[in-house]
Amino acid sequence: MGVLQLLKSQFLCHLMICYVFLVSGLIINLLQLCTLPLWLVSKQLARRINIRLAYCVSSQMVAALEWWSGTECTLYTDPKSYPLYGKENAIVVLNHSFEIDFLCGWTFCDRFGVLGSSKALAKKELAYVPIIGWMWYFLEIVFCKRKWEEDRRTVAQSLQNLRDYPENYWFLLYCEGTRFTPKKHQVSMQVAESKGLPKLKYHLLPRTKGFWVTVQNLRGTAAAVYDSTLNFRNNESPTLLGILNGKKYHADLYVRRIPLEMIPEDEAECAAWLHKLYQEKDSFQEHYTQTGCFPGPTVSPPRRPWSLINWLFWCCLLLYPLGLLLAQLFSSGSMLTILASVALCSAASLGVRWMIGQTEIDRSSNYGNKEVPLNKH
Ligand SMILES: CC/C=C\C/C=C\C/C=C\C/C=C\C/C=C\C/C=C\CCC(=O)SCCNC(=O)CCNC(=O)[C@H](O)C(C)(C)COP(=O)(O)OP(=O)(O)OC[C@H]1O[C@@H](n2cnc3c(N)ncnc32)[C@H](O)[C@@H]1OP(=O)(O)O
Ligand SMILES: CCCCCCCCCCCCCCCCCC(=O)OC[C@@H](O)COP(=O)(O)O
Repeated sequence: MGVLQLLKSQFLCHLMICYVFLVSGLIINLLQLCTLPLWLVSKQLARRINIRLAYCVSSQMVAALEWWSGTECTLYTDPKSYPLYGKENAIVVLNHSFEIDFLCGWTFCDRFGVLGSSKALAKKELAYVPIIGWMWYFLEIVFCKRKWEEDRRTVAQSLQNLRDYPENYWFLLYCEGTRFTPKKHQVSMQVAESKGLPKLKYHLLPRTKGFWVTVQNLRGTAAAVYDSTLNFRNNESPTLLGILNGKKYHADLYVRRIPLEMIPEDEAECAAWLHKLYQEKDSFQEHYTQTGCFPGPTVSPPRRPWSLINWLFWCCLLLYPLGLLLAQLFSSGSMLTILASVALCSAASLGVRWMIGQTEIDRSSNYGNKEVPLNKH
């Protein structure tokens, strides 16, 4: 193990990274709060400011992936579609099987210049995660309770609000609705069987209502659906803790651009279209398992320096005063102050550990775990 790699695995380094993320994130949340009165005067200006503020937070995680861990990302896509990426609004359909799939998504967003503005249909629980969840509120991320009766109206309304968004965005949909586990796969394949649908080997059965409502409400605003299938080389299952430890992964993303006009308007036809799409995605994953790559030409869109520059800026701004504070603390010799500071640091690192826990599949929700009575279908 080289010196740099040894350094990256040190707990002290992780503490400093988390400290910078936590303090800068809370400062950004506070600044976002200050933009509230501006919404009343100029909604579009408030949105543009929030896009840039959000970039300061999410790009830190992108920098950790790209520059700290050195993870590489290869894009498999049609060269004719490539120039359009980042130049139009799009709905992204991505498989939900990895703990850092959202982060790989963010990396591609950054490389095509839409990181600050990008959105998702996210479960409501994520809105309460400090920093990221609070930041999403100002970005107009669409939250759902995963209870269709309650979601149908609120989700449609939130999507309508995005129709006059001032900058290009990608709207991410994990149609499976939850992360892949063997148990959830088994349950969802029972549902597939009861609906007479072919079984999927690598995906859970997609939930179709969120996709339909998104396509319908963004018609005329989004130009295309980007069907995206992600996998990692060497059968790896990357984690956020792995990234913090500086572990390098290699992500492969296969993207097909499908013009929105090609998607049926009728709900049942749209659902059938999505099921067919997932059958195709399953065959791409099978191809990847057999050959170690996706079909078609590849390109590696270069990482941009902005995420690193932003990260270094926050490190300089926040680590210097921390150093001064620590020096003062120890020179004061007050045991009580030292103990209080240690307690505060421990609480903060537990908080960050809890946030990282939100990404861990072992702590995944029970959604999609329950056996569905077969006669329901
Ligand atoms: C060039 C580069 C291109 C791309 C780069 C890639 C990516 C970058 C893009 C953007 C990045 C931007 C941001 C990313 C950042 C962060 C993202 C982070 C978080 C988001 C993650 C989440 O929170 S995922 C969870 C929330 N989202 C969803 O759930 C979406 C999918 N769900 C739906 O659409 C649902 O329909 C619903 C949520 C709208 C409603 O849920 P409900 O449970 O009420 O669903 P349904 O009505 O659908 O359920 C009943 C129907 O489902 C059938 N059923 C029952 N059991 C199952 C089962 N186990 N599996 C499947 N289906 C089941 C049941 O039979 C009913 O069927 P019907 O026929 O009656 O519909
Ligand atoms: C600079 C680097 C700093 C790193 C340290 C700080 C880490 C803070 C991490 C906060 C991450 C919180 C955002 C998580 C987004 C996770 C998206 C996701 O994968 O959600 C799961 C849902 O889709 C489905 O949930 P389940 O039903 O599977 O349950």
